[in-house]
Amino acid sequence: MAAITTTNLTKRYSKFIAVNQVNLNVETGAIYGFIGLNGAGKTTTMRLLLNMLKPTDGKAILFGQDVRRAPAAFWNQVGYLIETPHAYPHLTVAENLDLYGQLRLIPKTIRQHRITDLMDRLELTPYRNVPVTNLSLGNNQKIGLIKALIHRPRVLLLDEPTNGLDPQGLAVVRQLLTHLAQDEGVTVLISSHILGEMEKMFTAIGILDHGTLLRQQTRADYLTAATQHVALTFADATTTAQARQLLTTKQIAVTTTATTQLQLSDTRDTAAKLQLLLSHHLLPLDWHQEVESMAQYFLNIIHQEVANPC
Ligand SMILES: Nc1ncnc2c1ncn2[C@@H]1O[C@H](COP(=O)(O)OP(=O)(O)OP(=O)(O)O)[C@@H](O)[C@H]1O
Repeated sequence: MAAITTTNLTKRYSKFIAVNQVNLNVETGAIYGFIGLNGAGKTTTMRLLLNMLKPTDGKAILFGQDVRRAPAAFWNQVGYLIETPHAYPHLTVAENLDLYGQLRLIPKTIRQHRITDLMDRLELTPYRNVPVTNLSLGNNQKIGLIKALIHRPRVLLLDEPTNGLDPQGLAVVRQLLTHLAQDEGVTVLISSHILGEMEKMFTAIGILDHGTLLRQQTRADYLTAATQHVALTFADATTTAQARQLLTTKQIAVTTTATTQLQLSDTRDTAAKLQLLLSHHLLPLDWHQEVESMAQYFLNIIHQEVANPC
């Protein structure tokens, strides 16, 4: 069953169309990467899904329920983080989180257990007695995530939750979201501009551009559609340049992607190409076939659309 669907969802601000006939389909338990350039309409779509905005046209549906008609109790199944979360600056992390739990009417022992568990998972425990005003942006985001999760929702809408997180923070958030989706069947709709991070966890993607959903794909479809290439890494820049020259003289298409890296767009006959390099004592330290980055894939789709608007 789809956890999130929209049918021709549209939001206009007088003549400007922020969201244009969007048909989302997000399966239960998916981590759905919702990506698009600044102003593409991601936040507006999430606000429409949360019934914070009224659509100009179309419907937003969560678990079969039209959100416009959802009773108050329905929203207990939904968690969200839209923009930087509000917290009471002079209360400590633990006090703020306890307050969120009380507002959700969660009994004391249960909420304390959940807060302890989520703080541990997000490595926030060392800050439990620190006033929120003294926290970094990344730790504030973690508080927002716990606020979104404290009532154990079935669906999570996260608008750029990874803003301000360091690499360790990104990893713990990714582990938590993956655990929720895989082990507990929670559906996650997540927007982010950190596509390298998204690439590591998404099970489906939707690419939004100027309010229009250009692509909606499973991970398997994405891997089939994305371009494959062979990446070669050399010990130094000189060897890399010599290898490039040799491959070019043999009319093998090659691109320099970094001072010590080359990329072959044709993935056939790799063994013969490596043999050629070895016969000239140009030994790559590493070679492997890889899929183009999600960032490159995304930009190609956006640029194709600019070149060939429908
Ligand atoms: N109240 C409003 N009145 C007029 N235009 C608005 C309003 N709210 C949003 N917009 C416009 O709608 C478009 C979509 O904005 P939205 O915030 O949904 O984009 P986004 O994809 O979330 O962008 P970002 O990645 O920068 O957060 C933008 O051009 C924005 O300026």
